[in-house]
Amino acid sequence: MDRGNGAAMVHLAQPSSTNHDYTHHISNKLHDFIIIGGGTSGLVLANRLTEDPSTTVLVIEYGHLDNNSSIPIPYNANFNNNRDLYNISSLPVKHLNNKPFPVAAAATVGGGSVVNGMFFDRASALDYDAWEALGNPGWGWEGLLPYFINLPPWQWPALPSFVDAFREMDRGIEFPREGSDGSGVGVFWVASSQDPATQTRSDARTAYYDPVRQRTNLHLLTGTKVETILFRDKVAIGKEVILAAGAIFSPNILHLSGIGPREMLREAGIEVVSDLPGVGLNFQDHPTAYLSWNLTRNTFSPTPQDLTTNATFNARAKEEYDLHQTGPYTEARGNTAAFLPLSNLLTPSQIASLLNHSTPPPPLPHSYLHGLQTQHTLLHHALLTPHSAALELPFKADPSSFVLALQKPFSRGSITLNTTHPATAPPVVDYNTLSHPLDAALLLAGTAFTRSYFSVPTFETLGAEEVLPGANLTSPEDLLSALTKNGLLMPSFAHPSCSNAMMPEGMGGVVSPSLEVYGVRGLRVVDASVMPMIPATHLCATVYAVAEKGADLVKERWGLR
Ligand SMILES: Cc1cc2nc3c(=O)[nH]c(=O)nc-3n(C[C@H](O)[C@H](O)[C@H](O)COP(=O)(O)OP(=O)(O)OC[C@H]3O[C@@H](n4cnc5c(N)ncnc54)[C@H](O)[C@@H]3O)c2cc1C
Repeated sequence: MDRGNGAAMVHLAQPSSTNHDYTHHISNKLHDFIIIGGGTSGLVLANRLTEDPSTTVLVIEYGHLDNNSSIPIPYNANFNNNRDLYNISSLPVKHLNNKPFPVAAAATVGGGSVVNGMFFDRASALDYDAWEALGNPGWGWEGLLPYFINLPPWQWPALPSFVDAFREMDRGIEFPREGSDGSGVGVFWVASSQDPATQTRSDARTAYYDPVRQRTNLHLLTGTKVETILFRDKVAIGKEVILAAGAIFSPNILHLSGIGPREMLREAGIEVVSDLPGVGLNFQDHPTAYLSWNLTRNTFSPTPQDLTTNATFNARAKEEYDLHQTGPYTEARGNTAAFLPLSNLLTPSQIASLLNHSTPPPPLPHSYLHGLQTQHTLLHHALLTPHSAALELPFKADPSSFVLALQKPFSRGSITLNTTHPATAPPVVDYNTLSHPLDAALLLAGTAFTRSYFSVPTFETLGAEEVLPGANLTSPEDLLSALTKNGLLMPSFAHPSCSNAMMPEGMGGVVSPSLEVYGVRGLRVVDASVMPMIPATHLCATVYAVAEKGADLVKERWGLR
């Protein structure tokens, strides 16, 4: 087959099972748009594009429609729903004790929005403005704001004390009423992706697919894996292919289709359609430390721990939820967080000396190095202002698992091919966590801050005692070693992103501001992979916004209603 520039079509693997609801509708039909991946962004696009009855859309999704009754219950978001996740691991992470880690990638209709922890927030305006500064007009806060959506929460009795403890720190911490207005820093309530009328999970399937599944111009093929996108001059089988397979698999599908770094594609025996070194580079996530404190004089009841340790309380809570849709079962992984700028953690001189690190450039393609250096300059700028979060501490009145997530990582990972078995082996996921020394320094600053937090008068009264990493550990070396050796430091907060960066091609970018892939025609990427820099927030709301804006770009291009 001629694989030069031209219109795009896809090559399918055998369906992964017989559950492909709509196969009979699509035989012998041509579709205007083929969307690869019926996950979070894929279903937004499918909904929006089929608003115009004259256009036809086929969504091809590897996973299935999961109708299990446990999914809508917010409390169940506290447990991993493995049946709807890919079962793949990363490469061993050199700076995390050389261990491999599980990769968080959804495999179901609705994608990550069906399996996620339901935190539903936004980063600060400054984080999105950095996307625009990387050569993407219209992708700053003002350009994205019209595409964000929001929903409301429930609280544990101890929670106000956890908030008050931040007030006692005297570090200039902000307490905005609303964190979603572009401020994005401080201690605030976070919305959940939850329907307030039924207190059930709201996801891309319930919000974007179920209400419009009867549209005759929308077809969903489930249980089917797209292997490659084929390119052929002047074969107009459709207007466009839109890749929405997420940050792990979108770069993998591009590689398998001949779009990526020439050397790697040749080594894998794949014909090069477009030599695009940036595909799969720039991979990011939020590295996360899991700390633990015990409250020896806790006076509050009930606590979130009662749900797992007290069967009677759990049964009552479940009954309350079933009867009235109220109580603890309405809460997913929590609805409060501290998103802290570096100025809340360190003095100006400490910040200056921390950021004074210079490291030799990593061995990366020249064009991408230029993009990476520009990103590092923007990260420095963000860390010097009080308007962008360096660390997130989500909390839910349970100090036994206290999370510290790095929001401004300098390290970059990659998604590459297994060049020996490119078609059958999963993508090679290299988190490369802590490869830049600033990341470890920032996490250690966060650990020191957390220790100060649990020493304020409120926590003294409650008898707070450090369990992990352990109060006896004081030097940065001992702390870092304990965090990595004891498995308390994870490379991912389930936020894989940025592996097909929207940046100019000369900076190592993969897609243009219109989300079109450089070097070919008829192909866009619209999912978490196009973010150029990971924002300081959980990603789902941002993915919805990217997909909504992406849908508008496609509609504008083709004059759709
Ligand atoms: C366990 C977990 C917890 C999370 N918690 C939160 C949270 O609390 N709050 C928050 O805001 N964000 C959270 N996130 C992140 C957020 O949900 C994701 O960033 C977002 O859903 C990603 O959307 P996407 O469209 O890029 O990819 P996805 O929603 O993952 O969609 C990609 C889809 O493509 C399909 N696909 C892949 N390859 C192929 C192929 N070859 N052929 C056909 N189909 C294919 C996949 O099966 C998948 O359904 C979490 C994510 C996970 C996994």
